[in-house]
Amino acid sequence: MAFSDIPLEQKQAALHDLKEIKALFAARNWFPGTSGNLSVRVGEFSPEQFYFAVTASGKDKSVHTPEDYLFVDQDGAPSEATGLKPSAETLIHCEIYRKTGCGAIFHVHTIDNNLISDWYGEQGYVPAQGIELIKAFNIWDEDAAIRIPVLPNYADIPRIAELVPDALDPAVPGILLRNHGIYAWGKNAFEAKKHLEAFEFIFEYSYRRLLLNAASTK
Ligand SMILES: CSCCC(=O)C(=O)COP(=O)(O)O
Ligand SMILES: [Zn+2]
Repeated sequence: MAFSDIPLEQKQAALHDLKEIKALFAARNWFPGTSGNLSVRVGEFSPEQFYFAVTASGKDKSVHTPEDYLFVDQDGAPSEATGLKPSAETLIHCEIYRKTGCGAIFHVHTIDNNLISDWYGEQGYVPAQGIELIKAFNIWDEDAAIRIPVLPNYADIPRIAELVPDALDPAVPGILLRNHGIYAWGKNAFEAKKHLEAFEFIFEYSYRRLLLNAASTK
């Protein structure tokens, strides 16, 4: 399917979702210092060919402008003529789409996801067990345990992107970059938002749990 074959309404719906999510997350201070990026996929998916709308690089994500988003293909190349530059981290989105076929990916930097990804960075995953919000990932086992992958935060994004496919756990719709932030995804924007919120709850819980454990051993 060529990009021009994708119905205009689908493209407009993706941009509408991005605008709403961007405003909501900005209100939570989830885009400090122009950090973070968002994308929503459009059209049919095959691992060889897909398209998505992504935030333009380096923008203040707390304001709306006509130059906030552009469409790119499976390699992160713009699908239409534009002067906008896709997010510097677009290749990570490409790898997550290619591997999962998901419909939306949201990336935010928060204090909690930075601290927790650094604390557990050496072992390569953040453990989480018995936290109710794990059910947001459609994991309903009692006392369920998950591992949220943590990748090194190389300056060279293609070097990170090539690690993504092997790091992903099909049951866990998120991946951390150490001392950087989280990518969370879902079949659509609603689900990606739900997953991101659940991850952030788990990180804040884990951080506070570590503090309580440390306090109790004093
Ligand atoms: C200013 S934070 C460093 C870049 C980053 O990690 C990020 O999420 C934003 O980059 P983008 O190119 O998507 O604006
Ligand atoms: Zn980032």
